[in-house]
Amino acid sequence: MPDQPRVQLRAVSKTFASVVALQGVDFDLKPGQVHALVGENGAGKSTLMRILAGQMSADHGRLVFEGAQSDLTGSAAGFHEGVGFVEQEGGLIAELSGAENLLLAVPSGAVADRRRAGRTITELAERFGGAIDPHLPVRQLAVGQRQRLEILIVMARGAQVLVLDEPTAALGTDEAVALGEIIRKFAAEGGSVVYISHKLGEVIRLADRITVMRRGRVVGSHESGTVTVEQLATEMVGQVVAKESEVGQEELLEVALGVRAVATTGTETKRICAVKGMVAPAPLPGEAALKGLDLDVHAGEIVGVAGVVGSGQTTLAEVLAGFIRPQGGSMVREGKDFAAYIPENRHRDAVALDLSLVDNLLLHSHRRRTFTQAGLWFNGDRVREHVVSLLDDSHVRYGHPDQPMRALSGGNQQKAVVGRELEEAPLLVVAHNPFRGLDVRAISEVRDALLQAAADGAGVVMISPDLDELRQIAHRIVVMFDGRIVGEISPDDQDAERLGQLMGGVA
Ligand SMILES: Nc1ncnc2c1ncn2[C@@H]1O[C@H](COP(=O)(O)OP(=O)(O)OP(=O)(O)O)[C@@H](O)[C@H]1O
Repeated sequence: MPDQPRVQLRAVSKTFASVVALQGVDFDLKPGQVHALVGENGAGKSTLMRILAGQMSADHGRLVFEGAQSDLTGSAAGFHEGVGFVEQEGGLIAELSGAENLLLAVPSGAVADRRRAGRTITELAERFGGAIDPHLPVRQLAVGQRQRLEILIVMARGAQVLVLDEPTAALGTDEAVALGEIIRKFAAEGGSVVYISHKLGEVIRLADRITVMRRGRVVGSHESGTVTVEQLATEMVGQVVAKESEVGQEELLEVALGVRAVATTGTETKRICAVKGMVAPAPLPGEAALKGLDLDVHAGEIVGVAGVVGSGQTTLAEVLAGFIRPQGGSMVREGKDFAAYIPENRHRDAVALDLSLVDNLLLHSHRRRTFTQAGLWFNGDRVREHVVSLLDDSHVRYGHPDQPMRALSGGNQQKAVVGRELEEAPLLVVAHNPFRGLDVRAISEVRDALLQAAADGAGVVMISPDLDELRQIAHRIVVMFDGRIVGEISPDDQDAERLGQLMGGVA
């Protein structure tokens, strides 16, 4: 690996109103290097990369890219062609095909027409692994394919630096492995990769170098192989101050290491939700419809739902949450209709990015009598008090309750959603990939909140593509395939062959 860095970010600082996002950050990236960037939610990782990609200017700082110096402040910042930033929520236009998205991404004339753009994508897919139809609308592609396509488009543009923000958060194990191979091949050909992730084990396996950020500063940087998950986790969170978090250092390390939570099986056995022969249409292309699904959820238990992404998990979540009207079968529920719903796609289904934190957190509880005066208008003070205590209890890092949701880091948005959904102590909790984008501390807090909901008598359905996450807190794990539950395993069951068979539809 050549020793001269391709990218040198120097003394980068950025403040948003009252929030200091970056303070004098230095960051180097070499050709052929996979450089992981880890840190707590709100540590400043995405902001640093947005500045590198030229999407945002800095207050101070400069960049040396392939030997060329530029100032990162003021209007000097502009779209940086050498950098491709693949963000968590996906940056492709869903209605257009891959080929059309590529035509939009390159300077006009660089790729002549759709046919050639399609050929470029196909060739790159063959070279880096995994077939993709470049002429299908992006919305018809599975989540893993969409992400791979976005990476290939970055490569087709000729970018030397690929930045990936939480790339495996919504991927199953096989897709995550395939993505790792693409990344390593890109690096082997001289490309540079910045890999943002909260999955510390994954980071250690994949990266050459790991840089740790905390509260806007770099607090450590290590060659991979010289550092353990425990060291990274400790560096990320610093010394845990009791007042700051109810979660202790030991628990944080357990979460980082994937140790199973002490989840005593609920003592109550009352069935609170019985789904029988459920038939329901899929809400998205590439997702399976429900084709006669049976599922019982009992008070006091966390049921994990495993399966290859697209096997109908999103359809199931939306049926349980009451978003999709079933076409057949039955669902009998205890208690009120309301289910707490932590959806997989936060930006589409859980928050309104341009509305304030107050508005976002008031959803569901806006009809509460205590919030109105004379039953007519909102009591602003009381609403604000409620929202502030909800944000604080959920350990959300924010500047002001009137800030738009957009101003929160991804993980802090997720914490706010979880806090809002669990606040009313509903009997049924549907949590789809609830740890998506969360750091160890937040995972441990959300994990405790879900365990507490179950201990308080709720039935929790937790869907995740990450089996290790399910093993940590589920009392039992059911496996979905093509719109049905095809089997059940115990969280302690390590029989990979049987699990593979179930996930492939062999009951
Ligand atoms: N547009 C914005 N307006 C106001 N504040 C912002 C904006 N973007 C980021 N911030 C703040 O800057 C800080 C750093 O955010 P950033 O998104 O860089 O964190 P992160 O390390 O990527 O976190 P996560 O792991 O949750 O994605 C956060 O406190 C966030 O609230």
